[in-house]
Amino acid sequence: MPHAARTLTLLGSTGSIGTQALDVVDAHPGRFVVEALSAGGSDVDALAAQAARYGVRAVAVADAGRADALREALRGAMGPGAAEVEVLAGPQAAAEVAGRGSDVVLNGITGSVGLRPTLAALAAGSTLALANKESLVVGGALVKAAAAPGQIVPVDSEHSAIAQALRGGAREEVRRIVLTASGGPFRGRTRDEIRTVTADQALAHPTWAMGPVVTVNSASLMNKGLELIEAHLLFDVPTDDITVVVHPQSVVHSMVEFRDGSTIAQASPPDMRLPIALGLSWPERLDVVSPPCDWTQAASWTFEPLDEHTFPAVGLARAAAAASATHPAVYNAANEQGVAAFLDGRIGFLDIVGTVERVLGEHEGAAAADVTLQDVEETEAWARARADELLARR
Ligand SMILES: NC(=O)C1=CN([C@@H]2O[C@H](COP(=O)(O)OP(=O)(O)OC[C@H]3O[C@@H](n4cnc5c(N)ncnc54)[C@H](OP(=O)(O)O)[C@@H]3O)[C@@H](O)[C@H]2O)C=CC1
Ligand SMILES: CC(=O)[C@@H](O)[C@H](O)COP(=O)(O)O
Ligand SMILES: [Mn+2]
Repeated sequence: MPHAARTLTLLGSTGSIGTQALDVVDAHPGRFVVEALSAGGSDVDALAAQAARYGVRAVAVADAGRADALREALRGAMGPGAAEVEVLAGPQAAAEVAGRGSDVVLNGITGSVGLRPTLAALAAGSTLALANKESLVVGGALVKAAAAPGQIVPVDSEHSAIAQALRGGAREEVRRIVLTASGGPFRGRTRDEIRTVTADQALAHPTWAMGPVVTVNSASLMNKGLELIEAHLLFDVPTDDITVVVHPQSVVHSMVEFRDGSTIAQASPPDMRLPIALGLSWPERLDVVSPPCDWTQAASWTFEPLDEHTFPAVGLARAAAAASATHPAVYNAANEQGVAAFLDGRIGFLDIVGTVERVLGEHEGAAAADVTLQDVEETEAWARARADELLARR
């Protein structure tokens, strides 16, 4: 029986997740209708070309100053048809477009600026295919409270793996989540050896091609810290029952250990099109978009403990999750400032996590377990300002 096409809104459509989502759409003609796109505004020509190709009804850019350039690019790409495309612009444009709803809203924005779009998609009743882990980490209980059961479908590869391993099983049977980490480009090095690494070295991920922020986060293991909190929130598993293990091949994307000692792992070559496709079609699987493991070839999968001394970011995430409802927002905000400063060449690599640790240490934390959007945004503003002060002294 033919499937009804699902309508999609793609946030961050020009980025790594966004363009791979469009690859998935292309590979499945008739399965998806792209209704709306959103991006920051750094490449309006690419955004306009996407809008023309998929015949969308709305396009949003965060940078209001790029709205006219986007309209012009749309005219160039579509001719008179451009008049039919609504252009939304400004810091709230992504949330506005997400709030109009689609069957599925994919949040592929980078950073906690994705929080309002996440909340808007949930309020609209759309299924939220979530790549933007930062919005869940900083929003915490606020995002969980806004989501109906099953409304958030993880796209992050580890969390997609866990969701697949948990499918059909009872939560009481889960004893442990095993979150795999590639270890990044500096795996096996000492703290002294990574003190002077460059941005280019940090951006050379051994197994994944991704946007710059998540790539640097992988190198510092801040990505795994964010993912630990993400897993805790998505699957209601205490952080003490989440183990991070380094698996340099990035083929086993994570595992669930059950009470009887059985462990279920999800394996596939590192290619985000698989978890993206599953995020868009959940709970159904689509035909293969990315090649599976080739079992005719010899292969080795290795696992090793994380060097917590060289990479303290995961331990800091555990402490942040335990400290208060607003500590995770501080963890992320200070990191975002640190990554920007590192990529600008203003600080050293170790200063990123060092600054996160200092700002966390100065944060008192919310007294209540549940926080409001205003609490989160005020906490983030404080953490960013404090991180910037500390980073300026490095
Ligand atoms: N890439 C990957 O393989 C994976 C990514 N993720 C997560 O997915 C998210 C996206 O990552 P990735 O695709 O790599 O990042 P990219 O940097 O490649 O892309 C980010 C996208 O978000 C857009 N954007 C930035 N700011 C805004 C805004 N305010 N409103 C709307 N759009 C905005 C960018 O547009 P512009 O360039 O114009 O600013 C761009 O389209 C992150 O949270 C990341 O951690 C998770 C797992 C894997
Ligand atoms: C592909 C994906 O999900 C990334 O978040 C990935 O996890 C990065 O790799 P590591 O953080 O394990 O190095
Ligand atoms: Mn991941």
